[in-house]
Amino acid sequence: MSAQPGAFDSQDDSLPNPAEELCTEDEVVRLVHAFYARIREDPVLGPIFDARIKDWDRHLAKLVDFWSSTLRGTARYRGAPMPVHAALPGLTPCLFHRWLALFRDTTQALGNPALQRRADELAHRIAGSLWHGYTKRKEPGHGDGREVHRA
Ligand code: HEM
Repeated sequence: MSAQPGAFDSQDDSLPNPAEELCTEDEVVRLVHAFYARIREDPVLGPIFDARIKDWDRHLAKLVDFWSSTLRGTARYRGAPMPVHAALPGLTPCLFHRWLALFRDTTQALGNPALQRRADELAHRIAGSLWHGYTKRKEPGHGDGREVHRA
């Protein structure tokens, strides 16, 4: 992890190596836009996002940078997802599983099996890490951060 606490480092050795040949930038855009279209329609997750995100175009552009960095290694994303998620009230393993299920549905529909595998694995691992950080910040002594991995 990077020196900045809670910062996300897409070159983290524990994550699969990003590769530009894995997918095109256009596929990243399609993934992100299709995923958040599903999120916004979801009766459980949709309201959580709508309560926080005032400018969807900006959010989508940021998430395209995030996934372009993690999947293709473009290093455009410079944010810190950990503190952002730590500030969200009421996150649970159940919500993370719902998020991941929508994500998997989206990657499956893209028709690029290599991209699908890599994106699903990354999402699963980052979700586990976000949940782990969340339990440490919000509820010390409760949860060991592995609930997202176990189910
Ligand atoms: C229960 C699951 C999740 C929920 C409810 C959730 C919700 C949110 C919300 C509401 C924001 C916008 C916060 C704001 O701008 O104030 C956000 C930002 C973000 N989320 Fe999530 N998220 C979840 C899981 C994930 C996962 C698994 C990933 C990555 C694989 C992820 C990646 C990001 C990134 C990169 C941002 C932008 C952070 C920044 O501002 O730089 N999220 N999320």
